[in-house]
Amino acid sequence: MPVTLLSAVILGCFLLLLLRIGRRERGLPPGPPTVPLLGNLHLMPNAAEMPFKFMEWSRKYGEIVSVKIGSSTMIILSSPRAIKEVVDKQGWATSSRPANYLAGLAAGGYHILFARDTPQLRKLKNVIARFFSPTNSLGRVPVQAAESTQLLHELMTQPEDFIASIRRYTHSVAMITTYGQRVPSLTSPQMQGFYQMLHRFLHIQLPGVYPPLDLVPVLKYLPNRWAPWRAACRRSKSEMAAFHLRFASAAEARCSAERGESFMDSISGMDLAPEEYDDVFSYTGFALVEAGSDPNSAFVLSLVLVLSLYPEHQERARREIEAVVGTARLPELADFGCLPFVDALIREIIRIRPPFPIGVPHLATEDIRYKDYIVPEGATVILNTYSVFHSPEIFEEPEAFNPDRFLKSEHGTRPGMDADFRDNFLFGGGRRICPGQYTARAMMQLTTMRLIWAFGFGPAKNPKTGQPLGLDFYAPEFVVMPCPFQCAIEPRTIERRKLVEQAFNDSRLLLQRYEH
Ligand code: HEM
Repeated sequence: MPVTLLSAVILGCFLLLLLRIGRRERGLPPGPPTVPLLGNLHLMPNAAEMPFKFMEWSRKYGEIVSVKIGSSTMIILSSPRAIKEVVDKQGWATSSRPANYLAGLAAGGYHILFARDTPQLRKLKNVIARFFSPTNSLGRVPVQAAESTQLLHELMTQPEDFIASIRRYTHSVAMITTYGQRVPSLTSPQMQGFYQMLHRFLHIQLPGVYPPLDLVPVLKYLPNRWAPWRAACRRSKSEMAAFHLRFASAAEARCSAERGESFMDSISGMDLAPEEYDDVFSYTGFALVEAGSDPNSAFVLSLVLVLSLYPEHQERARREIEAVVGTARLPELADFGCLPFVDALIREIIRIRPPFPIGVPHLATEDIRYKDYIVPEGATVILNTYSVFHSPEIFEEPEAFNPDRFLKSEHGTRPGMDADFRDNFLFGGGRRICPGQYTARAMMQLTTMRLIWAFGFGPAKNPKTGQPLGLDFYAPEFVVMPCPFQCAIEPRTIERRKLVEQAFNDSRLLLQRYEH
């Protein structure tokens, strides 16, 4: 009898403990009601809905929200102040990434975007920060400018392929920066292969594609036939290694006089153990090409969509550019400082459709206090950029596309709402903030000026239905960008056509240096 009683007590305690899983602990910020075991897991949306769900929660529960996923905690930060206090000011405690079993399987923990904070990562980040410093980024503008002349030339000669041209352009700049080797043509099999490989790798990372292996670790041990992620990760891993091997050995083979410019040349100065070289080199090279290709393409495609949807903004930007640049030469980066409306246009595109609407998750490695709440050690921290950019408290009519807001105040916010604002939320925060932000900005500015100066963009259409589009024609991928669309692109004048032709010819010498 006492044995039965003891068993009942033990079972009761066990059940009580079990029922506590998923419950919101004391001190956590508010959030949606939880249920035992799951917490809020059953409320978690798919990747496409995530920014909207997180925005809904932030409106309901406030600038800092906690979400329980089983026993783990996610903290969603949705105000400039919360991001500043929790992530920017506590950089040492938010500089890691949450466990990501699939990224580990596909990239051995060496993919910088997903890698945890380790001494080796810090070393690598130092090299990257130096390589992409504002001064060094400016030094790469001539290559960006030369590549942009090919983009203009392609849009002139085969405008129907504008999406592929934009992708070639951003990818080629990223390839030169990383490996010193360019992508000369739209039909290059390397380009097709790269984007397919990238899509496969990033797709693995999308929430909901595979079961939550970090939350339910026992799933990791399922046999292969029930674990399709294993083959997908293996494939990505070997593809990335082969990609790197191909371009790194090409870079190696080049004569030493040419070396010293690309990232792969500068990384070799790192003090790494020989066995680490291969992995660090492979995944960093791939990650940099990926980071330089996809988000930049996302911006340029959004630009084309916006120009085609808002002819009045297109016209105003054109007039402003012509007033400064004239019609006898292409715009240069130095012109940008005199173009406040073009600057406002870029900022509004980024605000309304950021390529990373909920950033890339950080990990809290210590308890952090914010107001009356605790962000507990081990919590995943989300920089909810989309919610910040679409907050009616911060922006007047946030759903309206209105570049003028950035002409009225520095950050386009309502009066008094910009105290904690910074103009690079788009690039994340804290110690993981995007190191490519200066390179990316130069690309955005130069490309926007040149495209508007050279071309008129007609109405955008859905390629399947022929229907006109709106600003909601976006794909829910890891990097958010417009779905493929059609758009009429016409050179503005014969003179500009000739100038583009000439600029492309003049750039060839520089571009050929990167063709091997
Ligand atoms: C429009 C263009 C771009 C956007 C919107 C963008 C955005 C971001 C964001 C949101 C992050 C995560 C930051 C965080 O964890 O808080 C990130 C990380 C990163 N970005 Fe960018 N990026 C862009 C272009 C680039 C370029 C051109 C490069 C370099 C070639 C680059 C290299 C990286 C790297 C290496 C990381 C990982 C940093 C780390 O985890 O420590 N990005 N980027």
